[in-house]
This record gives sequence, structure tokens and C-alpha cells, in this order.
Amino acid sequence: MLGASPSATSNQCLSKPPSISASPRSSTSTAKPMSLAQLTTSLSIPDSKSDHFRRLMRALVHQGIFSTDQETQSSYSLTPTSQLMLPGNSTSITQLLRVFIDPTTSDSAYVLPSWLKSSEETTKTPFAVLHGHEIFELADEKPEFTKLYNEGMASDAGLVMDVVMRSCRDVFDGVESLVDVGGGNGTTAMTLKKAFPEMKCTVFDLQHVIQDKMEIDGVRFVTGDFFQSVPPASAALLKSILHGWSDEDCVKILKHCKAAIPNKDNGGKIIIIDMVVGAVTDNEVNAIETQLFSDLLMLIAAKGKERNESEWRDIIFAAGFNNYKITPLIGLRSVIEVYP
Ligand SMILES: C[S@@+](CC[C@H](N)C(=O)[O-])C[C@H]1O[C@@H](n2cnc3c(N)ncnc32)[C@H](O)[C@@H]1O
Ligand SMILES: O=c1cc(-c2ccc(O)cc2)oc2c(O)c(O)ccc12
Repeated sequence: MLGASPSATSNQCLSKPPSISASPRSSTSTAKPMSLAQLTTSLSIPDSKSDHFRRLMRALVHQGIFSTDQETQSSYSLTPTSQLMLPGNSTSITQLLRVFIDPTTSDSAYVLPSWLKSSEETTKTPFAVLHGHEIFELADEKPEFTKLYNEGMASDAGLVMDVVMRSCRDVFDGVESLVDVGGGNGTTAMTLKKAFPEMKCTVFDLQHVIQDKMEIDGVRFVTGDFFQSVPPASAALLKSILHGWSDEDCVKILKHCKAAIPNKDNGGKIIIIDMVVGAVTDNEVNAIETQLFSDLLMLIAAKGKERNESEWRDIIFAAGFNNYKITPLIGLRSVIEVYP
């Protein structure tokens, strides 16, 4: 077990959560329903396959990806879920879904049965058993997958930061400078810089992600390894980082973040955006099921796990922090503010 458990606060900040369906900013989100014939024509599906396609649509309607009029079932409309897959808007998560279904990711699942039975494979993920490298070590061998992965994470950042900015932006009030630890291509930091122009924002990530970027739209880019050190700032942001690492690794990363921010008397804080298993807003159908499937993705593709509050508390206090506050967001994620 990791450390003792001082007091902590849990908070549901979303008395009036923003609706996901109101989120995508695209003219097509008000698209008219389409008949089966219109769909097959626009997708170049021949008449001979029309009934096969209807069966696919029937399953997708059942899944909530599309809706149809109950009586005639003759036309199909977008749902809030499919609106999140529309191309060309900042909250589209199509690229993230492409990461999940890419064989580089999904084929790792087939390694799980033999991996579970083997006592030798505890240091490598099923992903690494299949590919010979962990996901962040593939840049040289599979540059197209690494590009897709980084774009997928950026698309996730577009959606999640839209929700954060509309429901919890006060989390960032008064933060003079912020380092986005493992900040990817800078989507999150650029959203923050737009919302808080006075904030000094730094994106910190591995060399193959930062490449030769120095500064974009006032956001600074710095290459490094969060297992060595983290650049100093008033606040350190960890979005979708810690779920990818073991408890021991998380404690190391958090300790480096603690060293990078001001101490208790000078207002430093860590802002974690990740899942807290079980912490979901009231209006979420199947949210916990989706969190548990995300945990299985971490099982095959990373050394981490999706954590419940008690597991978060253990690593936060083991890294020497004194308090934390959890704010569940609409969707699957929470914001965890962590104080020295
Ligand atoms: C799951 S992605 C999250 C990206 C971004 N925070 C977001 O939510 O869109 C993890 C990020 O951590 C970076 N990363 C992995 N290992 C790292 C290390 N040792 N030091 C710095 N960054 C690292 C990856 O390159 C990647 O950009
Ligand atoms: O393969 C992944 C996927 C993620 C991921 C999934 C869904 C999201 O909304 C955000 C991120 O994160 C990963 C990660 O943090 C890691 O260390 C390895 C693999 C993945």
C-alpha cells in the first residue's frame, strides 16, 4: 500500500452540466434526417447491398450511434454520440476512435490471454510483447501510428478542454504559469492560452513529439522526460498521463511535478484530468462501463490503470501532497486539484 490517507474533499461542481449534444460546433449538427436510399446513394452502396446496410444501421441505432423514427424506421438522424464523430470541428474525437481501432492497438488485445498466463511478461505490456516496443517508443519504427496516436490525443484534448472550459474554468483562475506535462501537440495549452492570455504556458513532452517546435501562439514548447524533471511553473497539468503508468511511476512523476511548483505557502498546485472510476455525473448512461473498458485499454496498451478515488488518494499522498479535490466532468473524466 502507498502511504497514509489524510483528509480530502470530493466535489460535484456540475449542478447544471453542459449538454454534450450542444457541444459540437458544426453546421451539420443540425443536419436533416436521411432515408436509407439517401444514405446508400451518398455512401456509394449498391442496391444489392441496401438490406445488408439497413441491418448495420439497425445495430448502430440500437447502440445509440444513430436514431430513427420508431414507427416507419425510414430515416436516420445523428445522436449526440455521432455528432462527436463529425469531421471538421474542434470537439470531434474521430482521430481518437481511429487510434482504438487501428490494428496496432487492437491486435494487442489478442496477446492478453497468453500474457495473463505468463509469469515472465510482467514488465512488458501486451502491446510491447506484440510490437517489441512500448507505445511511446514506436516513433522510429511506426511513424504513421505515432502520428495517428498524437492526433488522437489532440482530438481528445479538444473535446475534454471544451467541457472543462464550460464547466470548471475557475480551476485555472489566478494561475500565472502552467506546464502541461506530457502535453502532446499543445492543443490543451493553446486552449488555456486563448482563455487566459496572461498565463505563461509551456508544453513539455518527449523529443519526437516536440520536434523542432519552440513557440506557437505564445505557448512555449520544451523537450524532456518527466521521469527526470519537470520545468518550473505555478501549476502543473497532467491530462491523460497518470492512467498510463503504474502506481510507483505515478508517484515518481508526481514528485517531479511537486518539485516544479511553489510550496504550500506559495500557492502551487497540480491539476490532473483523468478518469476517477465511479465518479460520474448523474446523467451518464453506461459511463462506468466505458470507464472499465478504458481500464482494459490501459491493461493492453500501457502499464497503468483507471483508478477509483481510493487508488488516486494513495498515490497523491505517497507523493507527499496534503490535499485534493475531485470535480467530475460530464463524460468520463474528472478534474483532480492536488495541493502540496
Ligand atoms: C496519453 S498522451 C496524453 C497527451 C496530452 N496530455 C493529452 O491529454 O492530449 C501521453 C503523452 O505523454 C507523453 N510522454 C510519454 N512519456 C513521457 C515522458 N517520459 N516524458 C514526457 N512526456 C512523455 C507522450 O509523448 C504523450 O504525448
Ligand atoms: O492507448 C492509449 C490511449 C489513451 C487514451 C485513451 C482515451 C483517452 O480519452 C485519452 C487517452 O491513453 C494512453 C496512455 O496514457 C498511455 O500511457 C498509453 C496508451 C494510451
